[in-house]
Amino acid sequence: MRPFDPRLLRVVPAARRPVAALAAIGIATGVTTIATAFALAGVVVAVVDDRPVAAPALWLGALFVVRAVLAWATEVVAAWAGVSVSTALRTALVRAWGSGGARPDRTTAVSLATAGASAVEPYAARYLPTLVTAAVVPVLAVATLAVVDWPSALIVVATVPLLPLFAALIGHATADSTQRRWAALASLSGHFLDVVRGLPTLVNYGRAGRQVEVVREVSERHRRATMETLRIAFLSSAALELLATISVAIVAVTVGLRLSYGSMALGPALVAILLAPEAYWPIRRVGQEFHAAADGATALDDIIGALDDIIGALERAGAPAAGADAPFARVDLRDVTYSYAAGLAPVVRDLDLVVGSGLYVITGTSGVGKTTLLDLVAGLKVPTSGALTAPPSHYVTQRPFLAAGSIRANLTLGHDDRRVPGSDDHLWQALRAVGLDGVVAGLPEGLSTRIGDDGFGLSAGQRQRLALARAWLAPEPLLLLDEPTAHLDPDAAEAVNALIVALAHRRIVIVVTHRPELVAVADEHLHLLPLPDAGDPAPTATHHDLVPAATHEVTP
Ligand SMILES: Nc1ncnc2c1ncn2[C@@H]1O[C@H](COP(=O)(O)OP(=O)(O)OP(=O)(O)O)[C@@H](O)[C@H]1O
Repeated sequence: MRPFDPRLLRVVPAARRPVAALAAIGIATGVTTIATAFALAGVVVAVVDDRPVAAPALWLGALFVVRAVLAWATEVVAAWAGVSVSTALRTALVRAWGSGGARPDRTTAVSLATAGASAVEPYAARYLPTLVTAAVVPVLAVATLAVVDWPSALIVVATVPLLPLFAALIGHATADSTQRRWAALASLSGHFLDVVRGLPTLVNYGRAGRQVEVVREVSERHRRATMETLRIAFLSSAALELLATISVAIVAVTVGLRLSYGSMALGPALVAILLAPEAYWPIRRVGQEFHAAADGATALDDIIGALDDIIGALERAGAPAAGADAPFARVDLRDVTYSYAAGLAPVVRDLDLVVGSGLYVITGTSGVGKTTLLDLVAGLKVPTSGALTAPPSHYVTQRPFLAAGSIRANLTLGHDDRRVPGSDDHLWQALRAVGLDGVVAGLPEGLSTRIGDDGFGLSAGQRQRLALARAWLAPEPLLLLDEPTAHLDPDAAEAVNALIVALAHRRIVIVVTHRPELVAVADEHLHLLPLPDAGDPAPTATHHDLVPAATHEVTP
């Protein structure tokens, strides 16, 4: 764990402005702190010498006000930094994963994009400001001390490096325990996600109780790792506190002795005593905040590592970096092979495919690899070998994702407001296109009616149609639909088929279906055949006389 990772500013440009603002406020705080020491010493000296105190007191008051304003600004900017850095990281991760880069396994992806990105918030909001203050205030304090009273400056220079040295040693010891804690949290969140998703099935089979034990066991591991980190954190704060107190005491004693021997004036003596702690406390606070932000630092390291790999790979491949619009207007697969894991037989092997426009229908027996092929085109899976290019796509899976929230929010989910007109008229038009307008109009709050997680409150067919309405609204040039009419009655299926044909006039639509009606109107039809087992001869695609000319039969 490094105190500050400069890759943050490179990979997340949104972090630059808040970090620069924090640095500016840190410098202003340092200058004000030193001026306050002089003003306070001026007031005391004026009182002792029986001179008018109004002027130095006025300065002191003004400086306190400036310090209060700076403290307020630090809080505001720090909160802004926290939110913008974690939001930017989350967005960058999702964009990078969506633009075809290597993706970690699901558990790691979930913990990086949720708890990981959130853990970076205290790192940016609390730790970074103290780090900036620690880089500025001690330097200014020592430089001023060197002018006002060089022996005190010498003591501070000799003792201050002990603080970062001790902090680094303790940080090194904490690194392992923080890693353990982070790993426990990642496995807890991954397991929790799986349990929540599978809860209906677990309850049906009477296995839900067992999961309580497993969650308790993983939570216990996380608790033990947290306590271990906290123990080190408390001990190390106490050690740094003691060291700083002893160092300040040495300065105070030497200043006191010289004052009593009359070899030093009261003014510089007071300034030296007031400034000496300023050289230590910012570094002490870095130590304290570092423990609070250690999770964030570890998560940041993982997130930046993941982003760095993806952005590097995309740049090497000459593909556009995350967020940029892809230049290719067709789907192009060359020699694509995909296996779910090393050692497993490929589900797709040496597949060549070009889809340039219109409606492209994929059929094949269950388990032949149709969904896997759509996942590959969507960029959700990365080919084990071969080359694949595809424009940005909107993918309606067999179980479309619906979030807890209003129908309106679900229709515009993930859409950039600038690209998708969000007016209600447009949304009603989409609902009408999928035949869901009557159902939504009959709901108590229309478009504002809230549905539960996973579309709770809607039937399977209504969920499917809501997802299709979202696809109708989506601006992406490629639409991927996996069994879009699976849960629909014949009338609704007919309406959706007509909609799919209409959609294919203005973008590329690839549909996996079993419905012959859709196959009949397809511009192209790909029928996937099962891959031969090792040793069996490959099926020869000699069924052309049995199927229409536009149909291709291939082994995936
Ligand atoms: N996560 C996975 N790990 C290992 N094998 C998998 C995984 N997911 C799917 N498979 C296997 O890959 C093959 C293709 O699955 P896929 O879901 O692509 O088939 P499909 O043609 O879409 O089937 P269906 O029509 O039933 O939806 C199947 O044999 C399946 O068992």
